Amino acid sequence: MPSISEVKKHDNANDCWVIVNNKIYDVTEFLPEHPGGQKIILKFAGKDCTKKFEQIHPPDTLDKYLAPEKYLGEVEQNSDEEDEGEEEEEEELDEEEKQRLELIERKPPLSQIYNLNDFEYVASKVMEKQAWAYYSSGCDDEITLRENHFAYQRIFFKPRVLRNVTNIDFSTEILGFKSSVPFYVTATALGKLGHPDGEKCLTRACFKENVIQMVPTLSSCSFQEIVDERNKEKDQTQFFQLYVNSDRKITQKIVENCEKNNIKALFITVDAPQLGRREKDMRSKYTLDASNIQNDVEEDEGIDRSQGAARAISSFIDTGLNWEDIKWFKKITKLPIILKGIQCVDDALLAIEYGVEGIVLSNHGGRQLEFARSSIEVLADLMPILKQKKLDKKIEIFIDGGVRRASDILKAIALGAKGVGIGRPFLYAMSAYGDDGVVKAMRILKDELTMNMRLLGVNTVGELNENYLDLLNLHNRFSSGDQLFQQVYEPLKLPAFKPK
Ligand SMILES: Cc1cc2c(cc1C)[n+](S(=O)(=O)[O-])c1c(=O)[nH]c(=O)nc-1n2C[C@H](O)[C@H](O)[C@H](O)COP(=O)(O)O
Repeated sequence: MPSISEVKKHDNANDCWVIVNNKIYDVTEFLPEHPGGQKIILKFAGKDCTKKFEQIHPPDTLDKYLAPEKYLGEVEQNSDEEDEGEEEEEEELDEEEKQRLELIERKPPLSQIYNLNDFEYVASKVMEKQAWAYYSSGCDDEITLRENHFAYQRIFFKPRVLRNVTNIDFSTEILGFKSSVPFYVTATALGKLGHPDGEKCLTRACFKENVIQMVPTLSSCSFQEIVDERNKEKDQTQFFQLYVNSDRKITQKIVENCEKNNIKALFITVDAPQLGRREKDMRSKYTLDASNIQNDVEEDEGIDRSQGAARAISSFIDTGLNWEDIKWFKKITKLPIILKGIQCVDDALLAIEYGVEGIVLSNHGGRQLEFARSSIEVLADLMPILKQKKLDKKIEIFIDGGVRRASDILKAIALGAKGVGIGRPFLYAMSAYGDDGVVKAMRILKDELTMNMRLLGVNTVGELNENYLDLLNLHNRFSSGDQLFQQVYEPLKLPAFKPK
């Protein structure tokens, strides 16, 4: 068993050992293949990188992807030396980091959190910079990111009164599976950036509140950890979000593993042949500056490693995915297939033609194509056409993006959505307050649903339809403003008066 001092000797690009969970690995040959670039590994060459590693990767990653002989055994236990890896992390505490740690101590109590935006605010103050950047970022100027939320504010209600609204029931079925609410926790990657338990925290809260969870391909926890976290006694419903791998054998194995683990539906993400340019994520220095790594590693040509966490973890995604692949999926699995990331009427009609069970109208939370329209707007276009073609009962339609209030959820249901996916709010609640935060976020939405339905004049979500909505203004988008342009724009000058 090598000692820490032995491990320390292997600290460069030509001879690189790291420690993860007390296990030593020789990653020298793996360096050039690491999707996240060599720098992030070389920062921990000869050291313990467990903390950083586990934020991004499921614990079984190295055992899964490295040849067995690269595992060099456990660290000799009685090594009296402390490993610097974590220590160095401590030393680097800059002013901002010190302030963040101090704010964690002064965090508002959960009892002071009244809505989902409160979670976002607290998370923005207490999360590590890189984590906040990754979760909050949208693509380019984040116009679509903001439009996702603004679009809901252009829809007003036409409430009905003098109806007995004593017994409110917002439960529903999603793809035939019971759900206490018409929303689900959508797939968002890298849960451990926000919380040490990552996606397992969401699993536990979903069980407590009987909310369906969509398990992401790019989770920090391993798939097995997440499905094993489900409540044993109750048949807790989980869906799986699939990024299709260029190597279809890998994808087929993942789908078979989903079936083996009682996953109830497959949400194939179709809006990300390449992940968007999320500049907050890129700027958060996911891949570290070369300056603090003394090594002769040349930056790899080709992939621009400075693309933040997103690009670093997604190089496997198949840019060649196309409609013909749907036939292949229908051959290899009996699971209901839902296409996540449909963004126009024509593709929704194609999805029905290809016989999928559902679609998610989504622009990936504004993280993919800038100027993609909000999903609520696409839904408003789509439903009248489906009804006219008598296709509205052929598939279940979900939407996600920018949902922050129960009123947003009710607008989507009234327009014909079967359910609504919510992403960032549950990440922020998890990052700031753990399990209790996520449960509280779900309960806030349930309280808001009860109030809004009562004031709308409906007892169940089944009663909702577009007659409760005023859509007049929905398509009158205003631009929420290009922040960068506004910051750099130099206003015109007016003629100067002659000096006195
Ligand atoms: C916030 C967030 C969203 C991600 C997400 C990661 C984060 C941090 N990631 S990403 O790394 O590729 O971008 C995924 C993902 O793994 N797969 C996916 O289908 N959607 C991904 N999405 C999109 C997500 O499923 C919803 O479409 C989006 O979050 C809905 O918008 P709100 O966050 O405003 O609710």
